[in-house]
Amino acid sequence: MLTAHVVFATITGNNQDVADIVTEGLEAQGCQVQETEISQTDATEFKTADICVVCAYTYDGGALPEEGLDFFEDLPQVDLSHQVFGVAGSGDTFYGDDFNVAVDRFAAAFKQSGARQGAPSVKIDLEPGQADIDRLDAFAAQLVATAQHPD
Ligand SMILES: Cc1cc2nc3c(=O)[nH]c(=O)nc-3n(C[C@H](O)[C@H](O)[C@H](O)COP(=O)(O)O)c2cc1C
Repeated sequence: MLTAHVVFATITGNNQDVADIVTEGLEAQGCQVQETEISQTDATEFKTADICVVCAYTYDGGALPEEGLDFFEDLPQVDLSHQVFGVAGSGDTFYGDDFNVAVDRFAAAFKQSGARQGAPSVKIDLEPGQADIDRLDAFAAQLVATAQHPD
């Protein structure tokens, strides 16, 4: 059975909702999933999962979640060359070019760790609606499909 670890960063709950939807989507695909909050998680914990997911908000002018900075800085140093990764996030299109910048920065950090991208990143505007739930379910399914196939 494939295992997955979904890590989220949230202030007002949208990214926990995103993480919950991804977790349910992965479970529906038969994965055993652990979901944790970023400040309570060490990046090395990803080594024990097959599929690693980050769901994070973006703050002030494209900033990363402050409580996730240690995790973010550690992530590239962890050898995740046997893992598949995916990143999703809720931001706000009001912020224009800074929309969901944290999603791209986490994807870049995962690439430095040697992990294989299992599905394109998903960027959501504020609370996830039904169309977003459908996108996140497809994201979860694609992560599992990638993890089931060798490089
Ligand atoms: C002060 C402030 C700055 C923000 N800056 C950005 C930003 O640069 N880019 C972005 O996409 N969203 C930005 N947002 C929007 C949040 O990322 C968005 O509301 C998100 O859904 C919050 O996620 P959460 O409910 O998980 O905390 C900002 C929100 C606030 C309050």
